Amino acid sequence: MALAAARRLLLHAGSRLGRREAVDGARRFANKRVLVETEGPAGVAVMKLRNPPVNSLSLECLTEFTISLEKLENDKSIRGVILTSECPGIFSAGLDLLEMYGRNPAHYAEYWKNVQELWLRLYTSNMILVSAINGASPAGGCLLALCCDYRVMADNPKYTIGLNESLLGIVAPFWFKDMYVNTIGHREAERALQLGTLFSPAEALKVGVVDEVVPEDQVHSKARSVMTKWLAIPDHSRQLTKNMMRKATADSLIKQREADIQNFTSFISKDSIQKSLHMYLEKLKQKKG
Ligand SMILES: CCCCCCCCC/C=C/C(=O)SCCNC(=O)CCNC(=O)[C@H](O)C(C)(C)COP(=O)(O)OP(=O)(O)OC[C@H]1O[C@@H](n2cnc3c(N)ncnc32)[C@H](O)[C@@H]1OP(=O)(O)O
Repeated sequence: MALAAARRLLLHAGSRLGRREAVDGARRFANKRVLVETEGPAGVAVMKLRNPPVNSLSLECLTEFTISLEKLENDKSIRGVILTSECPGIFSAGLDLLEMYGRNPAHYAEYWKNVQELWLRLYTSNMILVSAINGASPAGGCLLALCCDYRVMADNPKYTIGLNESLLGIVAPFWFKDMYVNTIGHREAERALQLGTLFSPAEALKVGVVDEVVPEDQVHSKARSVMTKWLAIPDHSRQLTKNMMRKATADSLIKQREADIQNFTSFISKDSIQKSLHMYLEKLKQKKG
């Protein structure tokens, strides 16, 4: 709850607690883990995740992300956002495993509430969201990309994307699943979710997880040109259409947010699930050694 208060403070104090600078006419504001710059076509912001080493979505990172998005939504001059990463080779490693391991139920509940909030805000944003996927994008990283209206991915076979939760011994929640189904269809989602498939860029393009794959050095310029195309559509008709397409999926979580928090908390608190997460974290460590 202290975090909610901090969030309100940050949002309203905005430029006092975050930094706001003017650089060559471009505006920027930054929290510690999210940098937002307005540059390029008028009305477009570039939002860069910078939570090294892997842009995991820790509670602090989620909060800063949500606040930054809220600020942009409230800025009527901003019509589109390009979402990308400042961490080399990583778009986002997804939800922070250390927020879901070895903590208490109150912490899990608070964390999940913030995950829900970011998702709802991203998925139902009135702004045009284009992701410039410049690195690995497993699980929650893929979720961020799926929330966007268009996904451009760097053509580097080392970068993979997908909802790989089942590989961790956990289960993607129904709203992750719904968005996957909306994006790639039921059959592909059913298979990819069970297998926890992490797609290479070429596979992701084939199956429809991403919309375009381009050479790595062109990801940003392509995202900008896609944005220009989308900006040519009148906002009101595009927004109403987006809302029509996404409302049912968002509503199904909105209707049962509390129950979803309870489900998450009791699931993640189970000894067997904690054991799975422990093993997965160990595997990540061993990979290094
Ligand atoms: C009923 C309802 C049910 C609900 C049930 C529950 C639903 C939960 C839904 C979950 C959604 C998720 O997103 S779960 C998260 C899924 N994410 C993943 O599987 C990604 C795991 N990470 C990776 O594959 C890799 O790290 C990858 C991102 C490709 C980067 O590889 P690199 O070689 O560059 O870097 P690494 O050496 O592996 O990692 C650097 C350090 O970052 C840490 N790290 C990596 N990913 C991390 C992460 N997600 N969270 C925390 N820490 C992470 C590593 O442990 C290392 O820590 P040190 O050793 O200390 O330096």
